[in-house]
Amino acid sequence: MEQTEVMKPETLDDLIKILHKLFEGDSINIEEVQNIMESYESKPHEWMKYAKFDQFRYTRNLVDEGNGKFNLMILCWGEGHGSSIHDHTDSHCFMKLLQGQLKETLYEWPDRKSQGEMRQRSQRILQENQCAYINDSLGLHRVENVSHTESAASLHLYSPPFQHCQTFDQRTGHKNVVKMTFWSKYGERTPFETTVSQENN
Ligand SMILES: N[C@@H](CS(=O)O)C(=O)O
Ligand SMILES: [Fe+2]
Repeated sequence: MEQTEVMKPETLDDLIKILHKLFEGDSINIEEVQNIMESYESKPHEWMKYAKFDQFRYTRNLVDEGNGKFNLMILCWGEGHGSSIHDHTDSHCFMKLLQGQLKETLYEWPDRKSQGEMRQRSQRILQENQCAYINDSLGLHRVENVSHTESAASLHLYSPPFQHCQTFDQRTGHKNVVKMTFWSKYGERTPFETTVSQENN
């Protein structure tokens, strides 16, 4: 507890340095990471250079590759943008609200036998500076910016990093593997890919 207090990050760079330390070893303390991400008070001028929005869907903007241990990225959600129901490829997923609010809906993994509507487990609104956590053993989720007037931005940490996930059809539970791409890396727009890939957003 004491430690969390001492390590309160004053800036985003500070937070990144602390995260590098926390992920140095082989094991991580989920609560500690969550607390530290939550204790960073979002200051838009510190992350604005990464926050690149698209008109049509949420964007994923890489901030730091965490020495190969994690990927840290800022997701930018325009009004009404949302993700499909998805898993997190056996990784830890931390998600901190930098601006606005996001609705997170948790779903149960579909039964191999059942073909129907996916079962919703819970729903909550994540507030500015709050940090949520999910992994595959806790279930699946969908994230949405339901606001018609405000955009939202969230800071996501995935460990280990991953490039694919599974998305699920809410009506049938049928799944698809999709590739996840970056809209920008280190503040620079990623060149367009020549192959069109199916994405999560
Ligand atoms: N896990 C999603 C974002 S979210 O909806 O949690 C992604 O990395 O694109
Ligand atoms: Fe997610």
